Amino acid sequence: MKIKLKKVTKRYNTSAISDHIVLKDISFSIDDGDFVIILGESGCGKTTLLNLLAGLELPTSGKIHVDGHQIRGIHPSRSMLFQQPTLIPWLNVKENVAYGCKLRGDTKELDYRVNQFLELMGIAGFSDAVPNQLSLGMAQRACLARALVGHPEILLLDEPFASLDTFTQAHIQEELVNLWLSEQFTAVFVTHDIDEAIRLGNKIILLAGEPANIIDIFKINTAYPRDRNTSEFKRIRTKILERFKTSYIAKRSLL
Ligand SMILES: Nc1ncnc2c1ncn2[C@@H]1O[C@H](COP(=O)(O)OP(=O)(O)OP(=O)(O)O)[C@@H](O)[C@H]1O
Repeated sequence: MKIKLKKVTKRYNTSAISDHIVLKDISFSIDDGDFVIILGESGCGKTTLLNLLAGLELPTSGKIHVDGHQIRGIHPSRSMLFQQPTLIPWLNVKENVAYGCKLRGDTKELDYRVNQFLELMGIAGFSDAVPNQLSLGMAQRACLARALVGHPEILLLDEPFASLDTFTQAHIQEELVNLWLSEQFTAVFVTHDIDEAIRLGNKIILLAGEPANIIDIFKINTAYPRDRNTSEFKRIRTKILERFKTSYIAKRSLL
């Protein structure tokens, strides 16, 4: 699915006398099957942008189209994974994973699909466990299974691995890339971690400024898995850091 943003601005009415413009005139496009990273410092507006793509919020001005259709709200073709696991505490893992599909009446071979994704995420042995019996990593794997079981065409991920330990993070990042390669959905992944961005994305969108705008887009074509100790990885990291530094200096000189 092709996503196109045209001059998207998001403004919040924070007080009677002033508005807070978070994003201003953002334009870019995402191709079908892209793994796009939205990279920027904390508070720059990444989640706001993802919420607009999900249809959880609407732009103040500008338009977002998915395959030519303007986003006017949420849609099952777009699934979202949040920073913290969001499982329903009184349902077991299997029931949690099936929940959204059941609500929508998407029940064809649902048991089979649920088991398939639990297997893929390595938590099939915990299908009858309830969320408080799971580690954080297992709970986030269950959420990923739930996000994918309806075969969405677009998966939106809001810093989903930020609270996981380094080892679990590395495993689950690799699993996500493998799922993306096999399931062929379009991914939009928000992070402030440059290494995570380079490890996962084929396109990295750098967001900076107040209000935020795109300062650069990097395309990465190197094969997966990507080793952070290679010279190519380090070269991309340096270029991204330099780009953020230039933007920061330019912003300060305007103050
Ligand atoms: N509903 C809202 N009403 C008012 N201001 C908001 C609202 N949602 C977000 N903001 C503001 O928009 C700005 C960007 O927030 P956002 O959560 O999008 O940033 P972020 O880059 O995702 O941050 P983080 O990496 O810390 O999650 C912040 O200043 C935040 O306070």
